Amino acid sequence: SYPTSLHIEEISTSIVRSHRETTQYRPEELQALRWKVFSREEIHAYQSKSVDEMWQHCAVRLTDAVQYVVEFAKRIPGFRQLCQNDQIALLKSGSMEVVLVRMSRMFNTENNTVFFDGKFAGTELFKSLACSDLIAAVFDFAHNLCALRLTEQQMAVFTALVLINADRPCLEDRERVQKVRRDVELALSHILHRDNQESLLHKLYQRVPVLKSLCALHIEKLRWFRQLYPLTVHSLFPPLYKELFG
Ligand SMILES: COc1ccc2c(n1)CCN(C(C)=O)[C@H]2C(=O)Nc1ccc(OCc2ccccc2OC)cc1
Repeated sequence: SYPTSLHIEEISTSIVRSHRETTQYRPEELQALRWKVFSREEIHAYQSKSVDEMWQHCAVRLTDAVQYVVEFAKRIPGFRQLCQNDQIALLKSGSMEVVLVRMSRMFNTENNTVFFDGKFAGTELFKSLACSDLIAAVFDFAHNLCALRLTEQQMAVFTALVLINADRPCLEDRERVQKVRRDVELALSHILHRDNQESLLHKLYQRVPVLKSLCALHIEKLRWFRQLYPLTVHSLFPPLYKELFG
């Protein structure tokens, strides 16, 4: 049955509510924080960490963000009705993508800093990770998306669309995922039409391949790191991080 416009309104409202309930920092809180940057001494302390210490530190922080994305996914209409295998497959391939999209809300384009450990950090703070290409790509992506100035509602429905993707690997019931995705696509068109910003749709879809390559780079770097420090990953990385990205 073709979804009625009332049904699409309900889907949009439900996704926006889920987003609001699962973002740990509200936009106004971030506004207050955005000029809280690290001192030279603090930056030097991070740069003096060993590679494995800094990787573990970042994995723990990112897992904080990922947990909220898992909660968001569970509240997307139709997600819970998918089989367990498909819910996990969508989260394995999509949760870091959503963290990176959401990261653009915690990015300050004026001084090119991102929220990290309570303050805003520039790329130089992450030097000891020994993967400056990944960090540069993360910052570039966040900068470009931040420049689109998405509203919370547009962000909410776009991140739902990033997660509900029937082309992901290892899905058992693609048809079912496609049905859920169709409603989310209609919700995004509805919201952009209502905001008189249909031009954003094309720009958002253009960012999806970059997002995929960014996540592939993250997995590649994690593999490189795990070869060097297997015990750190095995015993000190958060289980959720290992389960989703390992
Ligand atoms: C929803 O959006 C957000 C955005 C940011 C944060 C949060 N939520 C809440 C949790 N959080 C805290 C507690 O600091 C923030 C965070 O994790 N920041 C952060 C972590 C790592 C970074 O670069 C390293 C890196 C990047 C990509 C892949 C692997 C990486 O390293 C191995 C940069 C920033």
